[in-house]
Amino acid sequence: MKVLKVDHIGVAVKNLEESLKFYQEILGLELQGTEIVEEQKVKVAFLPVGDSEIELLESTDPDGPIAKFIEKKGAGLQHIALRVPNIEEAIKELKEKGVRMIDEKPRYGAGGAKIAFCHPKSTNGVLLELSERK
Ligand SMILES: C[C@@H](C(=O)O)C(=O)SCCNC(=O)CCNC(=O)[C@H](O)C(C)(C)COP(=O)(O)OP(=O)(O)OC[C@H]1O[C@@H](n2cnc3c(N)ncnc32)[C@H](O)[C@@H]1OP(=O)(O)O
Ligand SMILES: [Co+2]
Repeated sequence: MKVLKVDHIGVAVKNLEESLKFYQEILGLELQGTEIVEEQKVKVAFLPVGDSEIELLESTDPDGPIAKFIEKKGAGLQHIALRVPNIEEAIKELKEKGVRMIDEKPRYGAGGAKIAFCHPKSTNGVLLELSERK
């Protein structure tokens, strides 16, 4: 298994515009862009921090994973994404090692990255996203 870096940290927010004020005006981070990822029922905003990014996620649907997360746990840290060089190989290897994958095949996330989530029950309580980007 090879992990290249922390790709991004995913933060569930109730209101993207409101939350951006803190990250931009108070922390002084720059907004790289926003995007809707239909498949995940989210609107995302990316703010680079060094070689990684903070990903703010607002739900676009009451049945989406971010809406459910906020309902159960409140707004806050929702996932950590690790960059891998080859996501198909990483999924295969993790499955062989007994890790429960939410996605057994890659999906497409923000910026066209290939992504796959590992279940928090097999990662010591952290929802882990694998991400492969060109
Ligand atoms: C745009 C894209 C990108 O970067 O490009 C994204 O990031 S999209 C980011 C949003 N998309 C996703 O999150 C997709 C993957 N997520 C999922 O499939 C789901 O949210 C699950 C993680 C499977 C949780 O599903 P659901 O809420 O229905 O299950 P549940 O409430 O029964 O939770 C099962 C157990 O997992 C725990 N649990 C739930 N969400 C968690 C989280 N984010 N971090 C850590 N633990 C978590 C619950 O507390 C519970 O533990 P106990 O049983 O001990 O109480
Ligand atoms: Co993410």
